[in-house]
Amino acid sequence: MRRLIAEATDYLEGNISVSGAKNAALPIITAALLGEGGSKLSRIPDLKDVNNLINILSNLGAEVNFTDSELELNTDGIDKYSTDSDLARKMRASYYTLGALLGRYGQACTVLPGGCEIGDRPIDLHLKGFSALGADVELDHGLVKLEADRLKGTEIYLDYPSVGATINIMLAAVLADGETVIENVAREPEIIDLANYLNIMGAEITGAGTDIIKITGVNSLNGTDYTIIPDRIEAGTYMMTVAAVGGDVVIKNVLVEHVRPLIAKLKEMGVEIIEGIDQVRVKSEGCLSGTDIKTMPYPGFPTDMQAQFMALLTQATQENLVIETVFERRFGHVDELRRMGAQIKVDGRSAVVARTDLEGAQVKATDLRAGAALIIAGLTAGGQTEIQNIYHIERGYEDITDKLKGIGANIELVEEYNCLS
Ligand SMILES: CC(=O)N[C@H]1[C@@H](OP(=O)(O)OP(=O)(O)OC[C@H]2O[C@@H](n3ccc(=O)[nH]c3=O)[C@H](O)[C@@H]2O)O[C@H](CO)[C@@H](O)[C@@H]1O
Ligand SMILES: C=C(OP(=O)(O)O)C(=O)O
Repeated sequence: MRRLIAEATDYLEGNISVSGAKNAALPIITAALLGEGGSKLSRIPDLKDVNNLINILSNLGAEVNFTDSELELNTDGIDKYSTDSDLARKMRASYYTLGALLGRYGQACTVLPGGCEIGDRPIDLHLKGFSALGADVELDHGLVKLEADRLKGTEIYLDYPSVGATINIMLAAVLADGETVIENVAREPEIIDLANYLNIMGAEITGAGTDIIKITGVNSLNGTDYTIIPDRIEAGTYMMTVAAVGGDVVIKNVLVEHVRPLIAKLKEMGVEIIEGIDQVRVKSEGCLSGTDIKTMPYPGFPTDMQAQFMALLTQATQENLVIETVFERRFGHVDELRRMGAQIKVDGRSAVVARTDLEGAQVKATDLRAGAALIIAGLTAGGQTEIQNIYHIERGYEDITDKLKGIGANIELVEEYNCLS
């Protein structure tokens, strides 16, 4: 089995570069299905989720070529509208094929998705949107089947600003007849990135980044070249790593406005942040004041940074409060941090984190960001930490081991493991 071995690290320094955003790449790659001809997408990260999605699109009949962060797609050969279930179950974003295939071909079928096990993660708001646009929606033995002769623009209110539902409805509506107004939508930067790509393809979308998106359906879209935004969650993960371990590191390829909530919190803790045009410099001596966090939809503190921040809080003075409002079961990392000596009291969606000198242990990643939290903890803990189930981490972090080693982290990827040692 493959494992990560992290050991106590005194100081991090140098430069670390952020890759393209996982949560922008996945909807934009899927959106290419909507365009006639080819698209060339740049800054695409080499992640398990991205490669799975590319294989899903290839199985549908698309031509794909992915090398050196450049993905060339041609969707004119699409002749299937039902995704490979084994691949689709391995990730959350495979369900974006529903909106894109329904939008362009009037039919779509995929298995209920996988992804991080951080709650029930229903898709009722997605299905509400498809139905409102005129699609017949069928749930049959774990398969979602959609059909529509012609989608018709309408007004849709989202009970919760769901990122996935916002994206899926956008993908379905861009080729529908007439205008679609989606209210109470997600405002994440990845939504804006998708809207920008679709508009360059010929779509007519306004309001992305606000809580109301308006889409005027068009007859067709054309593939185009596009470079996706950098990954704000990856950037934040490295910022928190430097804050926890101590160091002086420049994190490159960062859109500072995308990590404002984290910058505010790190400054409250006494971390020095120097903002650049497309980078942030993080300086920390490792002695940190405490602060509390409450996760919220963008522009609030991101739920995808909660686990990593909890690991950071074990290094901060006093007891600090973490409230997770977005997902109902996103504390999988707590038990693993406790194996390292962390003092964390959980009550429902709240956790109180005390300052602790962590000790290395054998731990398991329970989900993508929990795995990142264990890396941060392992680099601050005394002794050696062995992190298992690292496939979770590889869903969302490109080359994380080499990138962290490049700034002085004591971390190794162990391909083989002798269970007797
Ligand atoms: C591939 C991708 O982009 N994943 C991100 C996306 O996940 P995802 O799109 O799944 O997250 P959502 O924003 O949809 O989920 C937020 C909340 O809405 C609820 N909900 C969602 C859909 C629905 O139909 N009904 C419903 O009740 C969920 O249970 C959850 O409690 O946004 C999350 C919140 O920023 C991030 O943590 C994920 O990294
Ligand atoms: C929850 C996450 O991803 P996904 O929605 O793909 O499971 C994440 O990126 O933190």
